[in-house]
Amino acid sequence: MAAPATAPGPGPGPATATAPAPAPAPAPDTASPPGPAAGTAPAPASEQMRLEIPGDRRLEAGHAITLRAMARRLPQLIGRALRMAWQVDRRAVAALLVCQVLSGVLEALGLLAVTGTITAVIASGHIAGRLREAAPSIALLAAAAGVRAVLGITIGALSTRLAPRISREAELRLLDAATHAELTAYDHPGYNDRWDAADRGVEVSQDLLNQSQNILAATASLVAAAAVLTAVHPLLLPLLVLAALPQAVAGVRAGRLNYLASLDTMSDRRLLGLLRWHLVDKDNADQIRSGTMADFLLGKYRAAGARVDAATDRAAWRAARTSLLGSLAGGLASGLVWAALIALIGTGRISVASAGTATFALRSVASGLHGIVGYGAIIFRTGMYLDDWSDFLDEAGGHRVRRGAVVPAGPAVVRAEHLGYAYPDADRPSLSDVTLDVRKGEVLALVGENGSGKTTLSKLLCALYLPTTGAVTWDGTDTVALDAQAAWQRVAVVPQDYAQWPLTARENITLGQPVRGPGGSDADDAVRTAARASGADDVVAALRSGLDTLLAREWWGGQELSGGQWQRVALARAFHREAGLLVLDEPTAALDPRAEHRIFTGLRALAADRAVVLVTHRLTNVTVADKIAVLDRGRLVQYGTFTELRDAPGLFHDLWTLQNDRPASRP
Ligand SMILES: Nc1ncnc2c1ncn2[C@@H]1O[C@H](COP(=O)(O)OP(=O)(O)OP(=O)(O)O)[C@@H](O)[C@H]1O
Repeated sequence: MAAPATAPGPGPGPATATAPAPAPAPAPDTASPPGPAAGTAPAPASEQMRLEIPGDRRLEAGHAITLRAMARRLPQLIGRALRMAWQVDRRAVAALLVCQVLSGVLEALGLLAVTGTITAVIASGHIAGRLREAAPSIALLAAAAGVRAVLGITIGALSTRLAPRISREAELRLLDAATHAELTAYDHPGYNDRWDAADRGVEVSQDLLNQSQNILAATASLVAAAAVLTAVHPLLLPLLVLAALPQAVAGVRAGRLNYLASLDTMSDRRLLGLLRWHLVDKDNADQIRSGTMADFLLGKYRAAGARVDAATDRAAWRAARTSLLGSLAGGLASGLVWAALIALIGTGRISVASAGTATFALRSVASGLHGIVGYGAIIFRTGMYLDDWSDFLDEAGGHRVRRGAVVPAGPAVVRAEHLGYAYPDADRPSLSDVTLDVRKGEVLALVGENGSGKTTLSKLLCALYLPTTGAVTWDGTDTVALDAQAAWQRVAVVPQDYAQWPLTARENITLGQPVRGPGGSDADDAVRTAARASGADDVVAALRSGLDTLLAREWWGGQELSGGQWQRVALARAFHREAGLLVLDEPTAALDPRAEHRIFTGLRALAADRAVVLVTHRLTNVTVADKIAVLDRGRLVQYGTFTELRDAPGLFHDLWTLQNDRPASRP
């Protein structure tokens, strides 16, 4: 799920509303797990890049990669792969399994045919007669090999069909979980990181089936060859298993070393992803140039890259040493097996023909064992990514929007009663004991210094957040009891950072939900009316295809708007919505004086059939408000009309005085 370089990241954005979502870190290969890990790298003292997932358990899991743990986990992972595949295409999975079993049976038959062939070929008599005798076995060998090849191709085709579907299904489940979680989920520590990790789980989900497939194939071939080997002589199989063990242990150890190294470098790899994002993001491009920051950021990138390379090199070297030792021990052990085989022939316990069969079977068993261990280590790591994916589904499931079933009308009275709100894990509440209301036909202005809680309060009033203490009611009904989707259909919000959707101008205003125009007229009439109220009509008129113009220059040649033009479109979007509650958070920050004047002179008319909440620092604009609520560090310190507050001593008066205290212009 890679994001376009200039678009926000695909997952939930970072905790603050103003920062851009980071791009996904570089896509992992199957040997390198994603995301940061708690405790894997010491957090820089300055906190400037504290990239860790609270409660991350992957380091522990990395240390737990042992042969036994793998043996326990493999069946679960194969089962999971088959279940995921089963959900997307049952018939393909059934066919895949049948092909796999058939392939194993044919391998066994082929091996048995070797005995018949060798027996016939080394028997005494004329060569033609010996060949005639060997013909059925040779035919069986050839047929088994041919059919296995066809089965192999079928298995490949079925896997190719299933893999992308599995990954699509995994992705859809992730998106469904993320988009149906409460907004507050994003504020939980680690939620966004876990989304990143889960996203990479989706990327590898399509590998799971192939990897299971390889293990099943190796297992089928091993079982077939082991059965044949045991039939030749019961001593051979245990000997071979013993011989394969050193290499198996070394393989798992090497895998663990690589995995732990990739955990160690997670923090730096995440940093690389973030830096890459900031280096190429269009929104930062001018500031990188004007601030001559490129070398500084590239220096950071190089340093982090060098740390990753050094850690990876160290691990690769240690893993190579472990594998070398394993191979040496494995070589010695194989020598023992071959010695045993020769001894069995020498003592007449097995025939030469059986020894021939055993030779083939030994190779099959050995490669089967190596296949299981090798692919096992890979699928084990894939399983860890998938755990991240399913953990996120569980976590987001825990935040799933589960409110009441009351379907509200556009509210006539929105009321906060002793309202309190604390962000998850925050040291202190952002709002405490706030009581106020706003009614249809009224404009309520929220005023206060930065961080005083205005935006948070507006999100509670429109039921995006639920209170932690007290209540917000719509016409007397607690927002907790409202059907969330139905409630949100009744609100229109222009946030400080409004979305610039890469859609047409019309879709940017209707949000894909056209409504009838005034007097039941055409849907475009409603769009034009909203555009007129916000000043977006001038913007649309200048676009080459009017409402049909795509508003994204970098996409398929669309057109780009200026900041203020985008804000007009965002306002039109809110005015177009048939909402009972309109929330405007700094709605004119990017507008020129003429456009701003138009909004505020039109606001009263807009408020006629809506309750309007206006958040602003420009105190001249709050003269349009019927009531002003002044917040200070989350508390409601003043509540009244403009003239009351302006003339009374207090925070509003102080802010008003400061805003009007500008040095006189030079004569
Ligand atoms: N997502 C969040 N997670 C944790 N704390 C948050 C979050 N958003 C805001 N806060 C905190 O809540 C408090 C109120 O923030 P809020 O954005 O509501 O203030 P504001 O009055 O709208 O500020 P401004 O005028 O700067 O827009 C601040 O102390 C802020 O640090």
